[in-house]
Amino acid sequence: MSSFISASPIVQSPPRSAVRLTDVRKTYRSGRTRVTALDHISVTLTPGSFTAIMGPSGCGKSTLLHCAAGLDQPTRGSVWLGETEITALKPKARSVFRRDNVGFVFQAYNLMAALTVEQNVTLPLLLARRRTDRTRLEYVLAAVGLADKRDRRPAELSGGQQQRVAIARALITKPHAVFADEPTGALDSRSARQVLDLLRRATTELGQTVVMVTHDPVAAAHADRVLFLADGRLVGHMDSPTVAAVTNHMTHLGEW
Ligand SMILES: Nc1ncnc2c1ncn2[C@@H]1O[C@H](COP(=O)(O)OP(=O)(O)OP(=O)(O)O)[C@@H](O)[C@H]1O
Repeated sequence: MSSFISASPIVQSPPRSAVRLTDVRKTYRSGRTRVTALDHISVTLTPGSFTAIMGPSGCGKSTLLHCAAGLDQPTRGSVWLGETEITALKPKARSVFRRDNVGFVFQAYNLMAALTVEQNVTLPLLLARRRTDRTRLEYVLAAVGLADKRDRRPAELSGGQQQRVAIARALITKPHAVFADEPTGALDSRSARQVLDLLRRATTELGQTVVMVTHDPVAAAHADRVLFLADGRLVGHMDSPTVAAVTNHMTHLGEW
């Protein structure tokens, strides 16, 4: 895979925060009971940072990712992506904002089976009725190591290659932030490392902001910072994480 550096400039004059949550609370109704999935979540992620979110099963990681990305609306509190308060947008406007400004990478890749690699990568531009910047496309395809596979369909690719297509698709629009939910959950360790290196390089070489939910201390150790959640609350963070330090902290948090 080639370097991100040679092909595209770093984002200029970024806002002070890429993602900001202020006193976010999310409750779900489940029959007669109310589940508090998130409570008093306030966090600011700087542009170009790589943040992992960890915590025991059911602690609210996916809910936090979905609220931060505008896929779900908090019950209370505000979420900002760059200069836009997405919690103040009406559902339609939020969905358009998300389509044009947010990148997603899911465990299950979510590629369109009938489309080629290149068509999958440029799909967000098509949906946003934006012209494809060929330079950006070539550079993203080269960076994820798939320039020579641009005419293949997803079924003709390995899992790791499919996830790299999903990352290229997430980066093509130069989003405010890329949100990744267990992006390496279905991959072998070598493919997982390639995907994590890609996400890391998207931050260091492109200035992209990446937020990743993971259960895996090896994955989390690629981030600049790990946020630890328990029972819907932020209970700690770790800068410059190592596999051993994250494993140790998670063991103290309980089941995971
Ligand atoms: N749509 C929903 N309706 C009711 N409760 C929900 C809903 N979505 C999530 N929850 C509850 O909110 C809490 C947090 O769920 P969430 O999926 O965010 O946790 P998680 O940390 O991502 O879990 P896991 O690691 O197992 O994927 C859980 O108690 C869950 O049961």
